[in-house]
Amino acid sequence: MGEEITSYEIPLRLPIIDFSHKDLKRGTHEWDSVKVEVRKALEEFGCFEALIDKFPLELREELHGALNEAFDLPLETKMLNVSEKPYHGYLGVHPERSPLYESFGIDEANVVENVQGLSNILWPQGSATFSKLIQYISEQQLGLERMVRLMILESLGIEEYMEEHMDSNYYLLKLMKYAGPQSTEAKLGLYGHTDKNMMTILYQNNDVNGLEVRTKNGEWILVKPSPNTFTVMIGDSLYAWLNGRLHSPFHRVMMKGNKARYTTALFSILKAGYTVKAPKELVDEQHPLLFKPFTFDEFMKFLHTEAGETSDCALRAFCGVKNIT
Ligand SMILES: O=C(O)CCC(=O)C(=O)O
Ligand SMILES: [Fe+2]
Repeated sequence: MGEEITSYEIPLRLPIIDFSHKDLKRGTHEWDSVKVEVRKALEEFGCFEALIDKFPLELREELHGALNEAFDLPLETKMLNVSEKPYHGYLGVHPERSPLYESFGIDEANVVENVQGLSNILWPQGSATFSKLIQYISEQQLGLERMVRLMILESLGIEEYMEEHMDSNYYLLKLMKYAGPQSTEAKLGLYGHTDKNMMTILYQNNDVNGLEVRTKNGEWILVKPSPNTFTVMIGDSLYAWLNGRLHSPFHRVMMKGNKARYTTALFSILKAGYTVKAPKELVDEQHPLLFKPFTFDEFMKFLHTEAGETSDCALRAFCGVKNIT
């Protein structure tokens, strides 16, 4: 008797990890079990969905409205959001590279005044609602980023580096809009890339999906966040610092239909001059050093060279690494 084999397609989904326990405190049983899941998900996918406390629906709608209003402002007003650092201010659509995408940036978003600063630039009297909402969401994202970071370090037995990590990072908050392409065929919202920073916490503000993450096997997963999940993702800097222990996933945004998509992303980035060098605890015979020590600024400069722009994996090209499994 032959065994009956049913073949069915298993829709791939990112792991969902529950961060909503009231007593998710260091040293508790809950913390330790979430930590194990985090490590597993980040080794395999480099990202996961974190279920957080219920996000009140009114807040979500208000935030959606506030973002809508901000992106509807005249281009001259939006362009007042400037920064000395490249890519940290307003970025308008790029006709070839990203015709649907535009974003605002708030540098050092962990400083309350900086979040309020953007609303004062955009509206003559500022907008208390906008600042309150952006402030709220970025605080939630920041809290989660720090928790995940500590879990990662703890799970590798190197939590003593947490303070150094916190001292060497700053946070950039990006508010992003992807216009609906007015077509049923998927169009590129954001070109495929790996994040170059340490870690990214994404919040999709409305129910328009579009983020796709490529697995190690080359399959694309469409991320379908719920109103109460943040997407956590590892960037190349942390990947290098961890000597390749966790994965930094290739991802892109594809858009369909006519509804715009809004996301709010918190990027933790290394401060200028800080050297990314894997700690001695993560380098041994079985795990030889994968990347030469580098500063984030050097890496960013390389990204803007021809070799950096054309390479599939800029980090490997930058560090002269041929093949990593
Ligand atoms: O909007 C998203 O979901 C992804 C954005 C992204 O990948 C990025 O800004 O690096
Ligand atoms: Fe990204």
